[in-house]
Amino acid sequence: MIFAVPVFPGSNCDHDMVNALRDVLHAQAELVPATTSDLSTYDAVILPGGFSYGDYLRSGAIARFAPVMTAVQAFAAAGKPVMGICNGFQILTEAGLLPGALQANRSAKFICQTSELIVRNTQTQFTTTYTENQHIQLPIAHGEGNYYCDAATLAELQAHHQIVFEYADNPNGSVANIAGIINRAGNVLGMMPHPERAVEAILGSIDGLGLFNSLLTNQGQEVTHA
Ligand SMILES: NC(=O)CC[C@H](N)C(=O)O
Repeated sequence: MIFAVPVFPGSNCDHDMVNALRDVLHAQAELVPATTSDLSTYDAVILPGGFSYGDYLRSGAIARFAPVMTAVQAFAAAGKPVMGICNGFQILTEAGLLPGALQANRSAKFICQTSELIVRNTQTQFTTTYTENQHIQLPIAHGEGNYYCDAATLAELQAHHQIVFEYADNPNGSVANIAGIINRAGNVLGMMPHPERAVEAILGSIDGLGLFNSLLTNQGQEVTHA
């Protein structure tokens, strides 16, 4: 399977993502420019973290208009897997591929730290290698990670088990401790923490591997780094 990692002006976690996919997981991965309008040769798309278009207006608000996002919309509509990490999550909500929005952190400060998460749904193609309610450690690094949705949307998310990751300590003020959600169809996942920064012991945690290994396993690929 071949991963596409779109690069927007201001992306800064794109190379970390490709490093995790290629060098750690031995998967095929390519950086694709935001001007790309065809993703049909790829099997999965991961929107990386960063400050696309300088986070002007709101994080992800301009990136959603990049040509590659039209292709991501079609890719997602075809049922193929899409993951958005941090700024990628922000772009997915701005694009309407996931519900809710990411607001400024409750502290109004940029937060860069390790965060403890609880895996709440292991029945998604991105999380089958975790155990239900497993506590994992992943880095967070964001100024606008405070997930918000209205009460009706939250009830929908809860009813359909779309809350995949919760913060144990809610560092940013997110509604219902939400750190990551999945769409109703189960093929679009967004999360603020960075699994690509937790794939080697030297990085302090390997708890991010589970996301990539789950996806690779569920796509019928051999996992080389468990
Ligand atoms: N690491 C990132 O992707 C940063 C996310 C985002 N631009 C923010 O600060 O909220």
